[in-house]
Amino acid sequence: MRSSWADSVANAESSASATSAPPPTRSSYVPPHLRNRPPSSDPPVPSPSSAPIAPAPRASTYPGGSSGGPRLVAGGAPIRDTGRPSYGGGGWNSRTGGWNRGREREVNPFANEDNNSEAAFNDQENSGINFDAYEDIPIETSGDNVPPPVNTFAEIDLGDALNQNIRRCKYVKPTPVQRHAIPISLAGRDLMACAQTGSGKTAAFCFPIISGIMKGGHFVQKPPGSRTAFPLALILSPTRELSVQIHEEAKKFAFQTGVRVVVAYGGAPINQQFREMERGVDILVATPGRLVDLLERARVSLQMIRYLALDEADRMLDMGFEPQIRKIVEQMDMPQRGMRQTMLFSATFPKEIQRLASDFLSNYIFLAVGRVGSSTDLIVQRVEFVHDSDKRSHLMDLLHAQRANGAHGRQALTLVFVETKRGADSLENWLCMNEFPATTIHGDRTQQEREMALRSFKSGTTPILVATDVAARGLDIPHVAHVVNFDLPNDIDDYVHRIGRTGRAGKTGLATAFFNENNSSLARPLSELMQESNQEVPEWLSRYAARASYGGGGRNRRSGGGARFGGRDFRRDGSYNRGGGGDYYGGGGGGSGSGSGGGGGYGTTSSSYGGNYGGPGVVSAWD
Ligand SMILES: Nc1ncnc2c1ncn2[C@@H]1O[C@H](COP(=O)(O)OP(=O)(O)OP(=O)(O)O)[C@@H](O)[C@H]1O
Repeated sequence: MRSSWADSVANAESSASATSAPPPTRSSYVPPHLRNRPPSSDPPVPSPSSAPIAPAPRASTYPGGSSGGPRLVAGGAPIRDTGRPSYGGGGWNSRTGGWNRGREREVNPFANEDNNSEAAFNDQENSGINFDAYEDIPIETSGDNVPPPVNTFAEIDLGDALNQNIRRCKYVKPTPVQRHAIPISLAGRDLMACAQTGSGKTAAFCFPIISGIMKGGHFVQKPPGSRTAFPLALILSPTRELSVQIHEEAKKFAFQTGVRVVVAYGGAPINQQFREMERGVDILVATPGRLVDLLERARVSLQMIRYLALDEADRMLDMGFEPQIRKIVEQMDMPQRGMRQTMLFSATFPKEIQRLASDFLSNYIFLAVGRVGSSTDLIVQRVEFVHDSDKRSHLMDLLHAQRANGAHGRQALTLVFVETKRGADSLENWLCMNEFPATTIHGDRTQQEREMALRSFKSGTTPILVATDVAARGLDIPHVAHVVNFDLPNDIDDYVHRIGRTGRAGKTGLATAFFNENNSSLARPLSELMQESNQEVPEWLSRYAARASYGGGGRNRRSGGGARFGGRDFRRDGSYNRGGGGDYYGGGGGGSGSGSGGGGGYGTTSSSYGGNYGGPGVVSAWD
């Protein structure tokens, strides 16, 4: 009998902690700029006067950069030169090395793990763990010279400190997306990666960034008195809560590596974020709106960026965010593509967005774990026909049933998605009045309220969270057992992300959707998605779907032309090589288009994509 990944996590917990080395003490700490160098050959850290603020980034102008010779991956193996400078130098940071060197002590992010709330949930978790489901998942890679995947973390030398943190996180072996994406990124390649919700994409982009910074060479002091931060890596995400979460994860991965991670997002006091950045920042995690603000105030410069990661990349490049992202990536001082390493990750990647994204990438590798936009079959999906007027009582029935089944009277966490902010408030009130403790998260709440709501939900104090799409992407809340689509979204990709808040990291989950005539345009993609993930499709939904096939598709990618198992990497589509004339997004830009045929795409509609999120230039309420 094969044991699942998550089972092995649990089993290995004790052995990992038994075998793990004691945490490095301050006296044994070696900052990144001194690692892997014989002491005698250490170049002196340039003084501020000998290190002018970097001009437009070119290989030769990077401090410590070298343009020749084979580069080394983190493990020390020579890799093919990608044409990107091998920098060697670090950012203009307010320190000369690991950030423990100053007065500040690094807080142990593992010490704060909330054991109490963990214990409170133990009874109901880990039922039906099935991480082996990921083992058989089809994987597609395309692009030139794709580096081979690894099977274990031990095969990649990420560095002792990072390995120690991987053990502390109880990650026993890499997930499929990690197995493929980490070697690709360590080889210095740009990457567009699509993998199912809850499958470990965060670590897949964080590990290579942290490892690369640890081993990348020496840091250069920024000019005295300068208040501008010069991060080496930028991770952008669409929501404040997701940025906070990525920051928390990255801090764990970077603990005692000397790599400092800072977060900046809207709705939180900017002065505090200034202070954090003044202490030094290697990796900046940010929402686009706040980052633009920081750039305009010259508090951040992107001159030294070596790594750019876009989480939820398709969301970041649709029309709500695209102008801001273009501004950040193309119109400020960030090194151009090819001079930085760019990684795009999401569980969904419509072809139109792939095309747009290729503007940011250079000779990239496309990686799809499972079919692009598919949902994990760890999530049991149910669709029920419910008229709008019956939705509340139907929800009440579900919650009563769930309460009856709850372990020791504790209700499993339930996330209820609604369409509008007002609808969220009103449903929350109604639930509370009916003795179902609920809270809500949406764009009209203050950031403090949003964070409180999330904390209260995560801890189980308020086991029902009513949310708009602000909570649809990326949030990793371990004990969400049930996602209810009280109002279905218009777009199937949004549905995929919403239900992906359950059934994460190998655990099973349940997703219930209330469907009625208003959702007819979703019938076909929904029934196809359900079939793909081996779910039972109700007869009535198939009838709706059949009707929709005759009536034209709308924007949903599965509805445009029978492309259920169709194209993945848009470069494999014939249309990619046709020059892109008349393309809504202005033609697919560079990249290494290779191959042709296959495909069958999303039926590129010229006008509809992104319509859900407001017109160009609209600053999303998500940020
Ligand atoms: N190798 C691993 N071993 C065990 N657990 C892991 C591993 N990698 C990630 N995880 C855990 O899996 C969970 C999901 O990871 P993560 O949030 O990165 O998923 P994701 O793919 O980014 O999901 P989404 O598409 O919803 O953003 C997290 O709790 C994370 O700690």
